[in-house]
Amino acid sequence: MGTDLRLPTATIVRPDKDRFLNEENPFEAMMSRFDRAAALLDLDPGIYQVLRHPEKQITVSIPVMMDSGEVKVFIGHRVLYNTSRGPAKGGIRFDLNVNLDEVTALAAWMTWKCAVVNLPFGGAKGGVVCDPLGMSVGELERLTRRYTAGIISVLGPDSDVPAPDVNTNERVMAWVMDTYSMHMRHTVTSVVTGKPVEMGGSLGRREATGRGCMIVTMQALQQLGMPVQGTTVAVQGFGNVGSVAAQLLARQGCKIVAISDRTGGYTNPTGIDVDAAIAYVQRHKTLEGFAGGDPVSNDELLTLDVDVLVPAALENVITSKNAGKIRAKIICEGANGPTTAGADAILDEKGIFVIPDILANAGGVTVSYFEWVQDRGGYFWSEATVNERLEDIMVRSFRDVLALSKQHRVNMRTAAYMLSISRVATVHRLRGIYA
Ligand SMILES: NC(=O)C1=CN([C@@H]2O[C@H](COP(=O)(O)OP(=O)(O)OC[C@H]3O[C@@H](n4cnc5c(N)ncnc54)[C@H](O)[C@@H]3O)[C@@H](O)[C@H]2O)C=CC1
Ligand SMILES: O=C(O)CCC(=O)C(=O)O
Repeated sequence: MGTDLRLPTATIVRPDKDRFLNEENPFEAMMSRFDRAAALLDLDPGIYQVLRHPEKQITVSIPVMMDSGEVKVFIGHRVLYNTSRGPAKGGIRFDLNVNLDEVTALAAWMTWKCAVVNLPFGGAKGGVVCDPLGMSVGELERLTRRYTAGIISVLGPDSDVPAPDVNTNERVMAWVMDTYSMHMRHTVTSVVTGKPVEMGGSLGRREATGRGCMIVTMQALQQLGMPVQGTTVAVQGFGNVGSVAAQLLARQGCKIVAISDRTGGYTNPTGIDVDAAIAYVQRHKTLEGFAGGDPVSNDELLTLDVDVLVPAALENVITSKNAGKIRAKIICEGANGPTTAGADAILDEKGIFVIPDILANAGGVTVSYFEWVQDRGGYFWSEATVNERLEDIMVRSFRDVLALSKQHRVNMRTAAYMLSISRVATVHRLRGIYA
């Protein structure tokens, strides 16, 4: 029998284009904050123009043979927003809502985030439009390898270093690293971070984003003169960031009164057993059916009467429509872009202390930086050293942003943008590449 040359059926997986309208367009949300900070900094008009535009946007078609034999073509993006301070750095997400505007906004946020915590990195982000929960491990591996091959011209320890984000994890990073290494003909561990520890990953990276959220929340409580013991916390999103933030805040003495994931939430005024919830998710994949609290919707969770709210899922959950109903005194933005620009002024009027995403969730990229340093040096640190150095950077960055917010009488978000934009602009000026 000869080779079967018939083409399998093919479909294209397209993003949900109507999801981001006006207030919910993440690139516009990023830009309106950028413009405000740029005006306050009286930013040079040339540098202003440079920083409003991404350096490079790549879109690739990714044909994947599904287990059924059907070929599906997925769309993937990688955006390098700015590399003036060092190699581009930022995660890869797999999600049906991925689109180029979102990836560009996330890449810009990575640029500001790395600069807020003063890492020698620029900013990037990647995404593939897919529903990873509906795909087999084999399909995900083939998708990851083909996507990596598609963007390989920009990848490299000195040019662009991915990491995990929504719906990607250590295993996906291992496939990226292996695909890149096969093309280079030798093992290159430092091309990605958030890898398994057995192959050059850093101890503490998996917990780092949630740990960073805990550290800055402790700083905010101290700043506002609020006691830690018994502080009530609601956490939206129970993945890498939300579950660890909840666990570490509980260990500090806070009472986690609500948690949620994509399947819904649970509330318990006497405190949720976070370790039991994590064990439940390890067994069942989601919180659905968790018996440790009464059901609460994701919308209701945001407006609960708590001291601290940690949105740690997706963008645009706090908008001009619900910001007025938020009762928390502190919002620690574990997710990227959970608050729209329209909601900022309402939260300000209510006197809510917002720890902005580019500061609050910078613990992840900080330990990614440590991982990259360890891989390049070939010498690995203890978890205690990683956590101690992370704490130093997070506390120092929180205090830098707070000092600037007091000096200019602006909120923490504007201060964080001012600090990061001024750092990026300084390097542009020194390098002279905008002239
Ligand atoms: N993983 C990391 O190191 C970092 C992640 N982030 C950001 O943190 C956020 C969460 O990321 P990860 O925890 O890594 O992702 P993940 O994929 O591990 O977890 C996401 C969680 O959000 C839940 N979720 C999804 N849709 C939801 C919805 N509509 N309502 C409520 N919950 C929903 C999921 O069920 C899951 O529990 C994202 O915005 C990501 O960009 C920011 C910095 C670093
Ligand atoms: O660890 C990294 O390099 C980046 C993680 C990330 O995607 C983020 O901070 O949003």
